[in-house]
Amino acid sequence: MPKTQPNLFAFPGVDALAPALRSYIIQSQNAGVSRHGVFKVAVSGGSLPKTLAAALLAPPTGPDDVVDFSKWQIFFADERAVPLDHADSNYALLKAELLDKIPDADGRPTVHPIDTAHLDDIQELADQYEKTLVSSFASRDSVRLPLFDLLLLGCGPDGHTCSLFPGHPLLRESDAWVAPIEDSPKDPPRRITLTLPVVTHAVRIAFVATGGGKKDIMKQIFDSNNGLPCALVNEAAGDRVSWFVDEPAVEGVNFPRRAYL
Ligand SMILES: O=C1O[C@H](COP(=O)(O)O)[C@@H](O)[C@H](O)[C@H]1O
Repeated sequence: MPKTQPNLFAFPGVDALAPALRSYIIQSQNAGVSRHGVFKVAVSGGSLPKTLAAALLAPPTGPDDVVDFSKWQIFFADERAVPLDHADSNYALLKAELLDKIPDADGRPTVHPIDTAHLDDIQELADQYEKTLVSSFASRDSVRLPLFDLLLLGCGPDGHTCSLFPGHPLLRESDAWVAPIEDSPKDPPRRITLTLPVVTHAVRIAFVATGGGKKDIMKQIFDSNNGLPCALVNEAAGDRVSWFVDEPAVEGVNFPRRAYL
């Protein structure tokens, strides 16, 4: 069977990107709720939460344009081994940008942060977060991998996603669902992350990349077999992957854009 290609949706700027991302997330939400009554989504940190807020906090444009946060179970695609109110915490970032601003009428999501009792032992921190997934997705004996309805991911300027970094041995992890990393090349060095098999198993995977600072790495990601973590997700998940980017991020990228309909 021929390999499928990721979808590349490019917009003039975040103002145009945000409504399309919103519509894509709502479709994923509705599909998840139809499948199992809830929407299981994992989110990244970095620049993503701000764009997510622009998409999800906008007023609805009609009866089908409803974000029902009461059905959301939010997990973290990666997290830094810091307290939940630390400036480096992905949870703190999501809380400040999005969670604290959700209007009461949109419902409250169930949020699954890391257990900060284990910050001194990141293997334990990762194991405990894996147990959180196990209790939400059924036991490891019954499912080989957790099936997220949607992953909302960022792409670092080096091609990393989650806390999966280029050339790092963690890219070969094939057993754990959640793994610790102690030597992240980007600060802070101690983190936990979903592993590549979990990422590529998701029903849908959306990357959001904006700004001219991403254009060089975007050329590499869409150019060749280079083993960059974002490229590995593209290769393994094909058309289950959608990229929401602005034009500056894909200037010079030689890959067909799709219109978002
Ligand atoms: O360290 C991280 O960086 C990536 C990318 O961040 P961005 O600011 O370039 O969008 C992010 O996706 C990840 O969650 C975070 O821990």
